[in-house]
Parts: sequence; structure tokens; C-alpha cells
Amino acid sequence: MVEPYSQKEQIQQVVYRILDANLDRAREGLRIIEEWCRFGLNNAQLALECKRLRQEVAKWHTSELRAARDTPGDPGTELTHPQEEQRASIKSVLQANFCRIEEALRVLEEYSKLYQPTMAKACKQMRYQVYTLESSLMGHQRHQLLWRSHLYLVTSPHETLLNNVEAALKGGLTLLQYRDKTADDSLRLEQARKLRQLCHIYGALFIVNDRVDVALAVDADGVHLGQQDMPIAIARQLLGSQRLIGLSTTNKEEMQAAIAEGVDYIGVGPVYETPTKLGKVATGLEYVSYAAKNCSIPWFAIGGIDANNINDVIDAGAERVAVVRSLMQAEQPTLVTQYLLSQLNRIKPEF
Ligand SMILES: Cc1ncc(COP(=O)(O)OP(=O)(O)O)c(N)n1
Ligand SMILES: Cc1ncsc1CCOP(=O)(O)O
Ligand SMILES: [Mg+2]
Repeated sequence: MVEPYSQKEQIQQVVYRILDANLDRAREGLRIIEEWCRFGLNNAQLALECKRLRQEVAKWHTSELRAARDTPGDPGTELTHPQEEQRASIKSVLQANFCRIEEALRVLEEYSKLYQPTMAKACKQMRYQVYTLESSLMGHQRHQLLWRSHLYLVTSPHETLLNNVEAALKGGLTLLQYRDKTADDSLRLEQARKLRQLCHIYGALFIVNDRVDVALAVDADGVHLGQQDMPIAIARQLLGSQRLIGLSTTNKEEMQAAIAEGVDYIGVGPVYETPTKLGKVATGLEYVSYAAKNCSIPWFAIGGIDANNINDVIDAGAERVAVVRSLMQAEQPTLVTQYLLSQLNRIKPEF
């Protein structure tokens, strides 16, 4: 007759099953991230770090733990959340899987204290290494998307703010700045949160104008600052190296200083006088041409640009533009977005 398990042995089996399931979970998540680093980003360094972590997790997956597996008796295999069956973008695939790995490592850390305290310590270390990996990968994604973004919508207060922005996102917009110079902070936070969520769904970058605190509070991708706003060095300290910082410039001295200070992109303008920034002197197309020849980081021509004059700005050398009224006041923001993007993407003749 086979002796039934003692209570102690039964608990041990449960702990082994938890460890087995979570070791699998962490490895699967790491593999999903690794595939993107390798095939999506062609980034050997990030892919290698995923592989190293995967191997480290595998090291703890002993035959003793595997033997405790009881898939048919696991009620959890049937449990899925509708959100797991649908992902809106690569960003959400990555974020969901980082969450999964971090949770799995936390579970491993706690339960392996009942198994092998050295494993608990190793899992804690791995969890911190995964946080670092997440921050480098998300920062990398942000920079890549910034370089690929040619049209930048800067919002103005509007009754149908979210609808207008969503229409532009549907047209292919990948970069949005929330700008409201007069709203009180509770409204500002509410709108920023909603816009960030919308951008997240469409896989677009979300930047907050002027306010580093709001950007951090809503987990924005970055902040846009002007020459009179918070100094770049302080904003960088607060935001870290993975979030984006943009700076407005109106002349070559400001451009060179911005590059030296390590901003991620600059605004170039106002190219034309504009009621959106009343009283600000226009720089004209000369500054656009100067930027085209001298700016080593992404730059966006801004100020008075619309469907009628965008080709003059492009002919002066701009590859990226930022607009407020052209999209916020458009009757059909999707179509205008598509048109502006089609002009920016048009193949330039080679001389
Ligand atoms: C892309 C971009 N370029 C320039 C500005 C203007 O910023 P700033 O000079 O700080 O003026 P305000 O927008 O704060 O009024 C911008 N917002 N975005
Ligand atoms: C915020 C800002 N900074 C320089 S020009 C400008 C406003 C651009 O608005 P519009 O596109 O409506 O002319
Ligand atoms: Mg500002």
C-alpha cells in the first residue's frame, strides 16, 4: 500500500508546483521580450541580456521542481482575461510581458524562501535586473519611435479634444504633445491621463508641455520645455535618461546649446507668425534651412504650418513638422493627418 503524503509533504508539493509554474512563466516572458530585441530591434546587446536572464532562470528549474507539475489538475490553465487575448501594439505586448516576468520573479522570491533561500536572493536580484532591462528597452523604443515620427500634433484646448486626437491617431499620427496653458491642475491631470491612455492604445508617443511633474504623474513618454521653462539638466535629473525631453529653439545659438545639453529633439520656429503664439517673432524659412544642414538630432519645424505651405517648409529642408491649428481645427483630422504625412514622406529627388 502506498503511504499517503503527510501534511508537510503536501505543502512542499504545492510550493514546488508554484515554483515550477513561475519559473516557466518568467522564462516564457523573457523569450517574448528577447524575440522583439532580436528580430524587431536588431539589438544584440538587449537580446543577449534577455538570454542571460533566461538561462539564469533555467538554472533554478531542477528536475525535482519539474516533477511536481500537474497540468491537468491546475485550474489556472483555463483562466484568461479578455485583455490577454488582444494587444493593441508592440508596446503593450512588451509591457504586459515585463509585468508577467516581474510578478513571476516576485512569487519565486517569496516561495523559494521555503525551498532554498539562495534561490530567493537570486530571484530578487533578477527582478531588479529585469527592471533595468525594461527601462532600457522602453527608452530604446521611445527613441526609435521619435526618429520615425514626422508629424507632431501639439494640442490646444478643445471641446472634442479626445475625438480630434483619436482621429489624428487613426490617420497615422505617432507623436502627441498635450499643451494647455490655462487649465487647472485637476483638469490637466485628467486630460493628460486620458490622452496618454489613447496614445498607448495607438502605440504613439505622449509628451506633456511645460510640466515635468504632470509628465511623471501620468507616466508620459517625455516633456517639452521652452527657453523660459525648467532647465534641461534639472528636468533630466527628474525624468531620467529613458524619457524624452524636447526644447523650443528660435536661433542657431539655442540649437547648439540644446544639442550640447542632451535634449532628444528640438522645435524650430515659429517659422511663420501664428495666433497660437501671439507676439512671437517668426524665424522664417532661413532657420529651417540652417537646421536642415546643422542639426544632428530630430527637429520639428513649427509655427503657422498647414496643408497650403507645408511644401515650402519641406523644400527648405524640413523632414518633420509640428502643428496645432492645422489638426485641432480641422473638420477631418484623419484626412489632414494623412495628407500632411504623405507630403512629409514624399520621396525627395536626389541631386
Ligand atoms: C514642438 C514644440 N516646439 C515648440 C513649442 C513651444 O514651446 P514654448 O516655447 O515653451 O512655448 P509654449 O508651448 O509653452 O507656449 C512647443 N510647445 N512644441
Ligand atoms: C507652440 C508653438 N511654439 C512655436 S509656434 C507654436 C504654435 C504653433 O501653432 P500653429 O500650428 O497653430 O501655428
Ligand atoms: Mg513652454
